[in-house]
This record gives sequence, C-alpha cells and structure tokens, in this order.
Amino acid sequence: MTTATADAAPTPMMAQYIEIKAANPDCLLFYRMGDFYELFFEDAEEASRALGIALTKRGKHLGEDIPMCGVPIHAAEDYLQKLIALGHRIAVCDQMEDPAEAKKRGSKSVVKRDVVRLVTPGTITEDQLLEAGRANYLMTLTRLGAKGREGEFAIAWTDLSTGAFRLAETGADRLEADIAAVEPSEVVVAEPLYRDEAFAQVFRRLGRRARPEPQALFDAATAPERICRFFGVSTLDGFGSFSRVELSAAAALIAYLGKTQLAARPALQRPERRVAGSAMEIDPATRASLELTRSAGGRRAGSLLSVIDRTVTGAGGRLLAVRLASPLTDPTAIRERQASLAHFIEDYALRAELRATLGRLPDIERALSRIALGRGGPRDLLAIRSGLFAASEIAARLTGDLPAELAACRQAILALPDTLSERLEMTLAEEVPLLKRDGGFVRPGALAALDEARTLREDARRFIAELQGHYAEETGIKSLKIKHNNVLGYFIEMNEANGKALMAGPLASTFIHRQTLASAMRFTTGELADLDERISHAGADALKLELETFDQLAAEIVEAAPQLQAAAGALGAIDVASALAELAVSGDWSRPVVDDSLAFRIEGGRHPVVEAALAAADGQSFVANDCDLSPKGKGPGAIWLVTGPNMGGKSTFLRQNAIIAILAQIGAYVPATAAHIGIVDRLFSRVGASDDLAEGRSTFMVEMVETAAILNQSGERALVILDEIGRGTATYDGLSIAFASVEHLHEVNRCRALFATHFHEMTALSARLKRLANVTMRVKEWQGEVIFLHEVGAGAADRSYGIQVARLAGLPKVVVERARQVLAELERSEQGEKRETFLDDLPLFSAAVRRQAEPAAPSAEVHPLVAEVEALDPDAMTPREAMEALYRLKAKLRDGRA
Ligand SMILES: Nc1ncnc2c1ncn2[C@@H]1O[C@H](COP(=O)(O)OP(=O)(O)OP(=O)(O)O)[C@@H](O)[C@H]1O
Repeated sequence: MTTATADAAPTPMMAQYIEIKAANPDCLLFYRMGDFYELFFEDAEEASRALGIALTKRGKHLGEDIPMCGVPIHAAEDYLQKLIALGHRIAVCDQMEDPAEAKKRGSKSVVKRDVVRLVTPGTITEDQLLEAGRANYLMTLTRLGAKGREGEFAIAWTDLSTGAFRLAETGADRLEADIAAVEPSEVVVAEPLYRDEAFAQVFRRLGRRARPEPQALFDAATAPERICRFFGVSTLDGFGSFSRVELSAAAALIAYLGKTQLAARPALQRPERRVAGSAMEIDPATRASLELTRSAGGRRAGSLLSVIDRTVTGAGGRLLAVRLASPLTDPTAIRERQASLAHFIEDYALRAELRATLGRLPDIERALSRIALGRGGPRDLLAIRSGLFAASEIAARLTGDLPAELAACRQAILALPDTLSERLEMTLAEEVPLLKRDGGFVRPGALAALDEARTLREDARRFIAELQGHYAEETGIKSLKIKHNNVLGYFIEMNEANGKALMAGPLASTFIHRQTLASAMRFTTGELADLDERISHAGADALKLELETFDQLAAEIVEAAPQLQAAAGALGAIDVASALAELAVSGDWSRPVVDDSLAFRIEGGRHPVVEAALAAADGQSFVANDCDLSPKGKGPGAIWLVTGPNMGGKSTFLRQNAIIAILAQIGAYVPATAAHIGIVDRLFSRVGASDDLAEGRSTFMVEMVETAAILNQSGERALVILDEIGRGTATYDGLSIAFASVEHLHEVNRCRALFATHFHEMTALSARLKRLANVTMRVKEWQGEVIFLHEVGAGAADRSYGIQVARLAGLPKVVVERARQVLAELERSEQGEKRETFLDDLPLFSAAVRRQAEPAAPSAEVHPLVAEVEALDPDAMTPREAMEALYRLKAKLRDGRA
C-alpha cells in the first residue's frame, strides 16, 4: 500500500508545473522539457484527443497516475495550428536557463521555467498558422457606463501579423454588423458587457471567439497614458482625435497584447480611426446571404472574394478582403480608386510588368511583425531585403502623370530608408537557413571577425580530412574513417577486428578508445581532439557573431517599421488596383458612375459567381439583365417586385444587384455594360433564410427577426433585397406580412428595393404604390417542358412552374402526376368560385386537397342547416323568397341552440 504522504508531495518539477498552470487556468500549458513540449493532467487528455497523439503517464500525483503527452519542439507549430483551429488557447512555457545551470544549484533543483507567450486565435504570427491572403484580427469591445447609447460603444482591432491597428465607435444596434465587417478571430470583451443579458445573443453567436476580460483592462481614465507609453510618445495629439470610449478599447487591446506577448513588443501601427458612416453598413446576415468572403458552406471557395481576387501578394489579398468587407460611402474616395484601375487598364504593359514584380514580392508585413516580436528568422531578414528591392523596382516603374492613390503609393515606397536596403544587401547571404541558430546567413566578406572564425574552422576541417589519409597509412587500416556526431564530436571509426588489433599494437597510446558498438569501434587522438576543440570554438565564435549581426539587423528593421509598414500597405494597394484592373479587362466589366444621388441603374448586369460557375460547369453563358430603381424626378427610390417560376433566376438577379452596388463602392469596375449607383449607406439582403436551431429559432422566426431589422432601420439611402418573405408560414399569414412589408418599404422607408415573391397576388399592389413596378423572369413552354430564359422583363408571372421544377429534380413520377391533378383541381375550383378580392384567390391548399381526396363526406355529419342552404338556388329566387329563407334559417338556428 502506498502512503498518502509520499503520494501527496509532488516532485519539485510537478510543483513548478502546478504553479504555472494555476496562473494560466484557461490555457493548455505547453511545458518545455528538453526537446519536447509536454502536457499533463486534463491538458494531456484534451490534447491527445484533439491531436491524435499517444497518451502516456509520468509519475503520480495524489496517488493517481499523471497523464502526459508531448509534442516535439520542431513540430510544435503544426500542433499549435490544430489546437488554435479548435478554439484552444495555449500557454507556451519555456526553460529560462540551461539545465546545467540548474544542476549547479544541486541535483534536485528544477530548471527555471516561465510562460513566454500565450497563443490565442487572435494573436498568432507564424506563417504556418495563418492564411496568406487573409488578415487575422484581434478585437476588443467595450462600452462606457452601464447603459451604452449610440457612440458609447467602441471596438479596436489589430492584425498582429501586420501591425494594422484601427478603432471605431459603434452602437448597440450596429454592434454585430461592425464586428462582422472585421471578421475577427478573437473578440476580447469587457466583462460587464459580456455578462449583460441584452447582448447574450451577440456573444452566443460569436461563440468561442468572444472572451471576457476584466474591466480593469479597459479602464478609460488611464487609457491615454497607457497608449502613450506603448508608442513612446508624450501625447496622442499627433495621432488624431479619439473619443474616450475608443481610447478605452485601444488601451485594452494594447494591454491584452501585453498579456499574451509578454516581453515582446509588437510593431503596431499608429491607431487609425474609422469614422462612423464612412463605410457601407452590412449586417452579418447580409454578408452571409451574399457570400461575400465565405460561401454558404463557410469556405472561401465559391465566395465573391474568391472569384474577384486576382491579387498576387498576401498583402494585396488581405487588403482586397478588407475593402470588400467595408465598401466606401464617399464618392470622391471611390472615384480615386477607380482612377487607379483606369490607369492600369489603359497601360497593359505597365500592369503586366508590375504584376510580375509583385508576384515575387515576399510578405513584408508579416516578416516585419515576426522580427519585432523576436520570432523572426534569417528568412524574414531576407524577405525584407527582397521586398525592399522589389519595391524600388516598382516605384521606378510608376512614373509620369499618376492618379492620386498611385502617386501616394509611390511616395510611400520612396520614403523607405536606402541605408537599410544597402545594409541588408551587404550583410545577408543569398541563401539562408530557416533558423538563426544554424548560422551561415551572413555573407562572406561582411564581417572580418566572422570571416576569420570561419577560416579557422574551415582550416581545421581541412586538416581533419587530411588526417584521415594520414591515419589510414599509419595504421595500415584502409577502411578507417573520421566521422562526427553531436555527442563525441570528431572520432575515428573502424571495424571491430581492426580496432582490437589497434588496441593491442604499438599505436594504442596514440589512438584512445572511446566507444565500442555492435559493428564498429571508435577512437580519438590528441591531435584530433585538439582540432575538434578548435573547430567548435571557432564555430561558437562564428555563431555568436552571426547572432549579434542578426540582432543588429533586426533592430534596424524595427527602427524603420513605420516606413516599412507604409510601403507594404502601398504595395498592397498597387496589387489590388492592378488585380481589379486585370479582372475588369478579362471579364469585360465597366466603370460605374458613383455619386451622391439616389440612382440605381444597371444595364446588362451579371452575377460574377454564378457566371463563373456556369462557365466552369458547361460553358453556358449568363444572361445579363437590367435593373433600374432610380427615383423618378426628385423622389425616393423605386421598388421592383420580382415574380417568376422557381429556378427562373430571381435570387440570382436580386443578389447580383446587391453585389454590383458593393463592387462599385469598393472602387472596382462592375460586371455590367453600364451602371450608375447613388451611394448606398446600408445594405440589407435576405435571400434564402435558414433556421438557427442553436438559438432555438425556427426559419420563420429568423426571417421575421431579420425583416424587423430591415423595416426598422432602412433609410432612404438603403438598398434592400428581400426574397420570398413570408413563405415559411400559413399562406394567408405569409401573404399578409409580405404585403404589409412592401407597403412599409414604399411609404415609410422609401428606399430602393428588390422584392421577389411567389405570391402573384402581390402584383396588384402596383396599382396603388406609384414607385412599385412588376417584373418577371421570363420562361418559354415548349412541348410541355418549361424553358428558363433567365430574362427579366416588365410584367407579372401567372404561375410558378413548381411542378415542372419538381419533375426536373427527380420527384417520383406518381407524385408528379398526382400533383398535376391536384393543381388542375385547385385551379378549376378557384375559377369556379369567381371570388372578387385577391385574398379570396388564394387556394386553401389543404382544404382543397381534402375535398378532392374525399369527395363525399358522410351525410350524417353534415349539419341539417348546411343541407338546407345547399338546396337553395339564389339565382332562381325572388328577393322576397330570399328574405323568407333567411328568416327561416335564423329561426332554426335559434331553435337549435335553445
Ligand atoms: N441570368 C442568368 N443566366 C443564366 N443562368 C441563370 C441566370 N440566373 C439564374 N441562372 C441559373 O438558374 C439557377 C436558379 O437560379 P435562382 O436560384 O436565382 O432561381 P430562383 O428563381 O430564385 O429559384 P427559386 O424560386 O426556386 O428559389 C441558377 O443556379 C443558375 O444556374
């Protein structure tokens, strides 16, 4: 039996582990032991499950085995990546001293260890863990006071891997839209706000990405001072003006970086304020329905971004994604971007040359950020060097009369310090190793002392090579070899028979035995040991010199961080402009007129993603369509009511117009022959709502919540795209809601809108609502088949062709046939009853089917009054007979009740 006391006392190492783990309870602790990061207890169980690595055990704690698993240091990044993707946070705990140091303090003493970094989804910088074309944002969110009103909420966000740092005020109703526009990987929220019931849904939807942090991190009183300290300035005046709540969010962001990066200081850019209203507001549901950056399946492929992205650099890809997420609302700024595109469209040779150079450009931003955080390697230095070189080539090509944006880009590149480029050129070798500890990245001739150490080492190596021949001759053992390993250093190896003979012979005093293996014996000599010593000394000296050089170069690079970041941003912008120009030329897109009007006129518009999919699938061409929601005269915008068969192309048409508005406002050309877009300040798109079972909301409930938001929030500048509102409930209810919503849009919101519906009865609205027009997706019927023309034309559809579509989808033949019969019956009964109002025109599907399925209900169940009413023939009665019949029926009814 084991004794409790013996089990209860943890080993000194375990005690250290437990202490460090206690300080980082919400992280998996990667505890460095030699060449491994080890995980213990629950962490080990969790990680072994997540990573599929073996769970072992090491020692006991409180009488129980301690579960353990480990990952080798060199492969740690792969494992980190998987764990981060699963939403974990990891505390990386390293050895802070050489184990030999610890041993000096006594055999039982433990190596000093400490957490050097917390790896969280929003703070990763390693290339392996990041997508090249996608920014990885960390965001903080806070509010002032308990009841934040508009402007009393703020967000701050940074891409640590590039240093971009932005701030914005936001409001309770815009919170989700503003967060969604950034698409952060991690949102750090002030604790009281996180716990506020009113926002519970928001944080639930963010899921593991949102995490609460103490309010102290967000303290507004000390915020300016904390920000000043970080940037090493005495006042923030030079940065622009920020509100109290923005500063609180920014200070929290810096504090959180301090908490996760510990000693390392990230190369953050100066905070840049995003002014409210400067970007088109697009809420998360709209982003999802338009599949802007992710397709419905959540992947990048199939999204609008994936189809329009022709950028060739990481920075360009990230910038395009940012621009697509936040289209501009200032026509002047939009026209500036258009001018850059136009410049590249006109000059094919320039575009081609620049894109070829850009294609070789390394990721300057990310290399810089790793260097600043002390995580850089020789390849990051090389990236900066070749980046600077390519940048100057690009600036040299940008000459003549440039549009404002490109001129500013050129300026930013020219502002790069020449000295840095020269210094890197002169110091770095052409080929460099991945890790600085491997040495060999400093060019020969760059540093005299290093050259000397290297020569010493090379000379010694040459001596050793010569020694092998010399020893072979001396001993007469031709197969003798001089080899090297990390344990023995240089040694002489020969087979066992030769070794034994040597040890017995006269040379035994020269050849000192070191090791006997199964098939070989190893020796050294005084001379070899001496050379070995000289080589390792020279090697250590050389490495020390190289590491010093590395640190100097890194410091010079960090010194130039603001210029490097500005130039990297400029190169990204050049990439985006030339990529969008390329896209416009290859897709035959045109430059839209963008202004302050409320116009919305598109000629020959196309949906770029559907068009690409059609072309890829079977080379089909996309049918272009016009759309005009412009006001007549000075009035507000128009509404188009789109009817048409299933599969007719309604959803595609709706989406393409929203997408064209977005593309126009990011400053791109648009997939249309011509377009005139008056700035859209807010975009709402509800196309194909889905249920949200996680939140216990049905499809219909989700649809209504979203419709409510649209009707409550759309102003005259909004663009609203609604598809089949009200289809998820009983027909009458749905129709009534759709009806009332269109009236509200027309009368109250007065915005430009497209409304697709299968309720053909709604087309009657155009008689009353002057700015509402009916359009329909044309089809042709041919030999009982329906052919979708995908053409939008004036007018209303009279049928849905749902059954034809169902047949195409492969519904069983008998079901299709039966459906045809039911439909015919329904249509007949509809006409027979000659109802007058549109509401009566609606088929009560279930009732009608029942009637047809069971033609004769048992007479016993029919109320006698019903039979009597049925027997009446009003056409054959005089008014007096009719009155009498009515009195008789009322009397019977009264008697029946009595
Ligand atoms: N303008 C077009 N040119 C060519 N093909 C098109 C066009 N518009 C749509 N299509 C094709 O028709 C398919 C159906 O389009 P869409 O989903 O827009 O129809 P819908 O009218 O909204 O259908 P439903 O009412 O069933 O939702 C698309 O996937 C696409 O392949």
